[in-house]
Amino acid sequence: MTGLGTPGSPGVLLVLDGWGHAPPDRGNALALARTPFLDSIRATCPAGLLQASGEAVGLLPDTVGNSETGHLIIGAGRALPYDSLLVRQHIDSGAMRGHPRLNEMCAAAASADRALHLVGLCSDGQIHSDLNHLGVLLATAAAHRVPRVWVHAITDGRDVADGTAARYLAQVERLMADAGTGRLATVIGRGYAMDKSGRHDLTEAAVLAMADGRGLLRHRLREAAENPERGDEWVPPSVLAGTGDRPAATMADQDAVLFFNFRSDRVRQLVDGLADHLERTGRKTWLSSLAQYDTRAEVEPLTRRAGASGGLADELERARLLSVRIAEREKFEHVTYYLNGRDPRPRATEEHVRVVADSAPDYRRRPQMGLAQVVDAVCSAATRSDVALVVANLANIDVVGHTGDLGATVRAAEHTDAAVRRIAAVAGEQGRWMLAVGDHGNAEQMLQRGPDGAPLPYGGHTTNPVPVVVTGGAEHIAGRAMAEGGSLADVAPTVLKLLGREPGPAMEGSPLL
Ligand SMILES: O=C(O)[C@H](O)COP(=O)(O)O
Ligand SMILES: [Mn+2]
Ligand SMILES: [Mn+2]
Repeated sequence: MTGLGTPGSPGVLLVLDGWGHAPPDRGNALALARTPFLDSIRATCPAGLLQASGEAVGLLPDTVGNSETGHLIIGAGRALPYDSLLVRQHIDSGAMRGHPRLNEMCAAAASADRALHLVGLCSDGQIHSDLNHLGVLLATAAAHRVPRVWVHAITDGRDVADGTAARYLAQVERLMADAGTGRLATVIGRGYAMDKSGRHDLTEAAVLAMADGRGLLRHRLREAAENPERGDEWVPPSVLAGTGDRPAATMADQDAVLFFNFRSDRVRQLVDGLADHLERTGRKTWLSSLAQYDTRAEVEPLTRRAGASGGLADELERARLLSVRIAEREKFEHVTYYLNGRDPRPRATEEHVRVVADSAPDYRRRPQMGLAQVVDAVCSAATRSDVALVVANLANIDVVGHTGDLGATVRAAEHTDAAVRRIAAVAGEQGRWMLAVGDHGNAEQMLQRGPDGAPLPYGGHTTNPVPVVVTGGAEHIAGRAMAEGGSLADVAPTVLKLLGREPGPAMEGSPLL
């Protein structure tokens, strides 16, 4: 390895996705799991807890962390204002309602007697969207007297407890009543409308419902809102009936379509699919989004994202230190694109390994996912002398946690424990330090109180802090206690210090050791 200051040594950065910390409890899968290795290193090596939610990581107060923010902040070494926070600031300052593009869109729809379609996830999960944003958009449309405002509601059940879709749709109806405009046009589960795995058949079903009114025709909202067999996530693409058996709405030439998710990753396949379909069928529409998306289609954002340069990837590149990034398909973008500050530029100082384990996974039955392949890739990169830093995401705890299945998540945590043990052993043999950290909480809290106070299974994220632990490393560092009160913004400065380098000038976090 070249370019090292002293003292420092090569290392391994492991992100244990969804590894949060909370007191033992019957819904805490991580406390219920047998994780002897993680328990022992947390007890004997420098270890602590980091803030991974809310203001500490650039989110709104008391907002759960998520994988995008988590990896962005781990990479940036500072708390970047996340897209949801920027949207909220634009709303609070009045800039959103005065936004020229939004106003132009509404004014054009009003003067040409065209419809405005508002498309997005209807919940208050705060990961992909916030229903209050929809309220502001409805009010703006009402102020412009847009003649027809249609809401295409995507049901959640993943970032919020399952079985709550009907309640959120009732909230949408209240928002429309308060604004004095808007009607529901379609109701579609996020499994269809927000697929990001390349299942274009799912996206297509959502697109046909939204654009053409082709789907399960429903005369009552209640029929569309409930899906006891497969849950809110998989509400089939449903089209609400207008007069007779015709769909209430379709997307027509010159209509405006505004997507109100603020997070791009799970809406981009839909946006591109819808844009292609509308173009293919000769409909010119105005496409716009609340925040900036990574789409092929040209979609004008009402809010631009914060710059994130000067993070770990830039510092490694500047020092000509090679890193290998390894993750399963589900988290591959997180250890590459997001960790690099959403900068897609290929770098000569990086190699990427994308593990594809299973094309049709049932995570409850395969909680080990492709972990064995991830571990093999990590261990093989860790034995290379040209590699300064191996970065890997172990996805199991989060991905299995999202199923809401406590038993499966316990097993996912046990597989993760064994994986970290193997990686730490190889890292140790190779003279590498290993830093393991969660990116946000999830599996440590798998029950949530429902409206009647009874606990419901919950597969979403949490506001809990995340563990961090360092094994190995230069003698003077390894023996030290970890600083308290840190956040994910301290991870990159710590990694650089362990590598024998200073934090980057743009970083605001501090080394934890
Ligand atoms: O998109 C998802 O899978 C969840 O809504 C959030 O999970 P993530 O932030 O871990 O991707
Ligand atoms: Mn995550
Ligand atoms: Mn997650």
